[in-house]
Order: sequence, then structure tokens, then C-alpha cells
Amino acid sequence: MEKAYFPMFVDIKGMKILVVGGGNIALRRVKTLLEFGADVQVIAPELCAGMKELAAEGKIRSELREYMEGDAESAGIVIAATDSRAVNRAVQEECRHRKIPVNVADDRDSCDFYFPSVVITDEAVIGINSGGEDPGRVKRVRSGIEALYGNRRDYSDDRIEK
Ligand SMILES: C[C@@]1(CC(=O)O)c2cc3[nH]c(cc4nc(cc5[nH]c(cc(n2)[C@H]1CCC(=O)O)[C@@](C)(CC(=O)O)[C@@H]5CCC(=O)O)C(CC(=O)O)=C4CCC(=O)O)c(CCC(=O)O)c3CC(=O)O
Ligand SMILES: NC(=O)C1=CN([C@@H]2O[C@H](COP(=O)(O)OP(=O)(O)OC[C@H]3O[C@@H](n4cnc5c(N)ncnc54)[C@H](O)[C@@H]3O)[C@@H](O)[C@H]2O)C=CC1
Repeated sequence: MEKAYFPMFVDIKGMKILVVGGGNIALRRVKTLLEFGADVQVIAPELCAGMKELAAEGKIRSELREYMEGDAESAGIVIAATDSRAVNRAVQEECRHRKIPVNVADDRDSCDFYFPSVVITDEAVIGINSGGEDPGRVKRVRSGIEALYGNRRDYSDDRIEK
């Protein structure tokens, strides 16, 4: 690994986390965030089926519209995961301005932090990251750890694994 990142374990219980975009990548991340008790708000004109379910179950708050400047106000952390580079970039700009940590799904160089793959057991939380080098490798390492310890964060319905 060329550049290792420091795994800082953060208490996000009750923290307002804004997710811009409601597709498969956003869903995968929201599912992980919910495991840690975050207060997730999703803004997107269209939600994928899994995200609609979470909204119907009251697990997330959602607004069916496009992102607007100002949406990041009062968010503790922001995830930009739309399929538009320009929109993701605009979200990043707002967060930089407000000094809110932002994760940008389509551009490793724009991320203040990387989104980890996680393994959760009763005894420990394991976060996996390759410094942005190879997300596919991160996924393989996660599967290897799961085989040893199991995982409460169930990735089995992730779209790529279908
Ligand atoms: C750098 C990082 C920044 C960030 O945090 O967003 C980032 C960036 C990018 N990923 C891309 C592609 C893929 N990412 C995955 C999977 C995961 N990606 C995740 C994290 C990260 N992804 C961050 C740090 C990762 C690291 O440390 O290396 C995981 C761990 C967490 C999660 O998403 O929940 C999750 C695995 C969960 C699990 O299963 O365990 C797959 C595989 C799949 O989806 O099955 C593919 C398909 C290709 C492949 O297989 O390699 C692209 C190109 C997008 C495009 O082409 O448009 C970019 C953009 C770029 O690199 O600039
Ligand atoms: N980091 C990672 O792990 C990976 C990242 N990606 C990147 O993630 C991004 C999203 O991918 P998917 O979820 O598969 O896309 P998708 O097409 O399933 O979903 C896109 C979502 O963005 C929303 N959106 C579009 N314009 C918007 C706006 N102006 N405001 C708010 N929401 C808006 C859409 O309504 C939709 O909910 C892509 O840019 C892709 O390159 C893709 C694979 C893996």
C-alpha cells in the first residue's frame, strides 16, 4: 500500500449525516451508517428500491429533490454519491467551505475520509481500507475476515454480489 490512512473510530450515534444521491452506492453506505445509529437524511430525485424500503420503514429521512447549496448546513458528515460528477463536486465544495468532513464516491482524491468496509461482531468492529488503492481488494479482505468471525453488517444483498 502506497499511502495508509489512520482508522479513526468515531461515535456517530444520533449524528445527522447527509447522503446526496439515492442509488446503489448510497444505499450500501447508508446501511453501514445505520448499523452505528446515525440519523441519516437522503436527498435525491429518485431512490433505488432498497432506499425506498428504508424510507418506508422510517429508518431514514428522505427528500425527493435535487441537491441545493445549503443542504449540508447542520450535517456532521456528508456523503456525495450521485451519478453526476458536477453535483458531487458541488457538494464537496460546500462541505469544504463549511469544514464538514465529506466523502465523494466517484473521486478518491476529493475525499476527506474514505468509506470503510466493516465487519461487526459482538466483540469488535473491524474497518478495512486500502488507502483508496483498490476497493475490490478491500472487499476480498472483508470476505476473508467474515469467514473467520461472521458479520452483523450483511453485505449479501449488495448489488455486485447478486
Ligand atoms: C477510495 C474510495 C473513496 C470512497 O470512500 O468513496 C472508493 C472509491 C471508488 N470505488 C470505485 C469502485 C468500486 N468500489 C467498490 C466497493 C467499495 N468501495 C468502497 C470504498 C471506497 N471506494 C473508498 C476507499 C476504498 C479503498 O480503501 O480502496 C467500499 C470499501 C465501501 C462502501 O462503498 O461501502 C466498498 C466495498 C464494500 C465491501 O463489499 O466490502 C467496488 C466493488 C463493488 O461495488 O462490488 C467498485 C467497482 C470496481 C472494483 O471492483 O474495484 C470507484 C470507481 C467508480 C467508477 O468507476 O465510477 C471509486 C472512485 C475512485 O477510485 O476515485
Ligand atoms: N466508491 C464506490 O464504492 C463506488 C462508486 N461509484 C460511483 O458512485 C456514484 C453513484 O453510483 P450508483 O449509486 O451506482 O448510481 P445510481 O445511478 O444508482 O444512483 C444515482 C443517484 O443519484 C441521484 N442524483 C442524480 N442527480 C442528483 C442531484 N442533482 N441531487 C441529488 N441526487 C441526485 C439519482 O436520483 C440517484 O438516486 C457514481 O458516480 C459511481 O461512479 C460506483 C461504484 C463504486
